[in-house]
Amino acid sequence: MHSNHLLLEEPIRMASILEPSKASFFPAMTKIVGTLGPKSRSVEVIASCLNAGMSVARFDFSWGNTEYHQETLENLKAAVKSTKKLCAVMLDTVGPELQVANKTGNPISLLGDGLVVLTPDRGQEPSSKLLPINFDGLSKAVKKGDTIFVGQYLFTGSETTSVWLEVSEVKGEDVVCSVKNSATLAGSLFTLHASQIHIDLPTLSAQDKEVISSWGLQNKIDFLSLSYTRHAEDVRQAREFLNKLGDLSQTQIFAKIENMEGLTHFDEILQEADGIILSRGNLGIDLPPEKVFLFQKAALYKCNMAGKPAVVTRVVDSMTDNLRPTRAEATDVANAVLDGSDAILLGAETLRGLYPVDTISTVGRICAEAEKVFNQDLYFKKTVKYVGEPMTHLESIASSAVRAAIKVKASVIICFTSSGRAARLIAKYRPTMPVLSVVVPRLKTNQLKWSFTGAFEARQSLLVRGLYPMLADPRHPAESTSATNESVLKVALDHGKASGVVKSHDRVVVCQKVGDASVVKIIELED
Ligand SMILES: Nc1ncnc2c1ncn2[C@@H]1O[C@H](COP(=O)(O)OP(=O)(O)O)[C@@H](O)[C@H]1O
Ligand SMILES: C=C(OP(=O)(O)O)C(=O)O
Ligand SMILES: [K+]
Ligand SMILES: [Mg+2]
Repeated sequence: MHSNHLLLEEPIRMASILEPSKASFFPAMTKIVGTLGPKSRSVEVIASCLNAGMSVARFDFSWGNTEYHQETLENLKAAVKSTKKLCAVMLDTVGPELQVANKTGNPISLLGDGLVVLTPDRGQEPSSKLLPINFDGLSKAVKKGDTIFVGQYLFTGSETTSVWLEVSEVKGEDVVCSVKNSATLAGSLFTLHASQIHIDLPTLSAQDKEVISSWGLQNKIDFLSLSYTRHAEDVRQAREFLNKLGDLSQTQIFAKIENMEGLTHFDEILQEADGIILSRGNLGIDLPPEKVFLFQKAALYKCNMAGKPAVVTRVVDSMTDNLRPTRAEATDVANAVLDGSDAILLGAETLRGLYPVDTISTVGRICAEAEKVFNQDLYFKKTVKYVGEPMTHLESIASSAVRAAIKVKASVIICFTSSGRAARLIAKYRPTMPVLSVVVPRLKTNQLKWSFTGAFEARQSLLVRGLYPMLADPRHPAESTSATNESVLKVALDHGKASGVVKSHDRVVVCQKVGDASVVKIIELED
């Protein structure tokens, strides 16, 4: 990666763009979250997804019951075992999502310039004249002239499989809308998005709570993707709920910003959340199109400076049905990386798309190319300046480790970590080489039983750009003595060699505690 001399913000010789890229062991440092569904739930396909670079599996509870998702998860476990690739699990909530259930699955055609009624009467059959929704308060929330989009997972409100409605009249509980574009709604579930309207439903619905305390708890989910996060309070309440479930107190909460309310309260939400999902699908129809890029750049900058992982969604919609992305999509993926994204989330593309595996590998290849030209030096200076002085000891150690690794052209940074904090701080400085985060388990007790921490921390780094976790043997206690540190380091180096990231004579930067002191060491490997 670092032998490549092309750098953005510096002149690039055009012909050098055509030089083939050197193959690197890692598909990309940017992580890929894949939503598992009908087209990606067999052991074989999931194994191929893992080999192609997916490191987090997302289970979207907007549809499908716990049995369905459990079956998928069991297949994921089998695929992890057979591929020996780690994968974290993300539960995505329904939240205050407005839905139309179309049980028969018969397509519903709406004609441009016609009228359609949205009714809270769930007893009615959906038709081209009437769409029953799961919310009683829509007639009170909207007024004449408001915009509502209805469609499937992938909708943009403008293509022929989703519609754009304008409220023409509120009649009692019903909302009469004029249809702006002709479209055929297909599938068993449609999503509604009332643009820039507050929906008075809780962010964690009763159904979400039920799913989290059964499926989530049983599977000790690594991430909760909190759909339609609108206030910091939403995150605090979700945290309180997870804490009450004991085993989920370590689950990280990723706030999904998908409407104006979430955008307006972004700063407070970022403070409370462990990470952010830039849900460009919904947000992209709430925002005027000309404003989407600015939200992305501003939000990613804030996440980067806070050292919290950020995930960008909806990048290669067209790959749901096609083997190649459009030029605009391909450029967009690279720009998400250059703007600072930690991960790319694939939704419909892997869930119900025809090419889940190809989508992952294509996105991975684009990310890897963008990472190579990412101007780390500029980014590093910007981050150091933002953090200011005095830095905390840990942050100063972390940034120094990155600086040293670049100066000596180290092939990898090895970071010992217990809470995962040190490894995340190193990743914050966006090193150009992978960071092997060696999570050393700690013994803990809840006064009933003893257990080791570390598994959550290791899997959660699968969503951070550049971090590759390795869980050390719990027989090496976290209370580090030089002897145990040395033996863990040897295991880490062997791991690095086996996976091809480190070779003989490479330089490696190590970040660890020796006694009470935090140290950054540079070591040169022998044969
Ligand atoms: N088990 C360990 N052995 C050696 N060094 C460690 C260990 N755990 C953490 N460190 C080092 O201690 C510092 C703090 O790391 P951090 O991940 O925040 O862990 P902690 O939970 O112990 O605060 C970092 O420099 C890290 O590399
Ligand atoms: C990922 C998104 O949301 P979901 O897929 O949960 O509707 C989005 O809106 O971009
Ligand atoms: K969802
Ligand atoms: Mg969404």
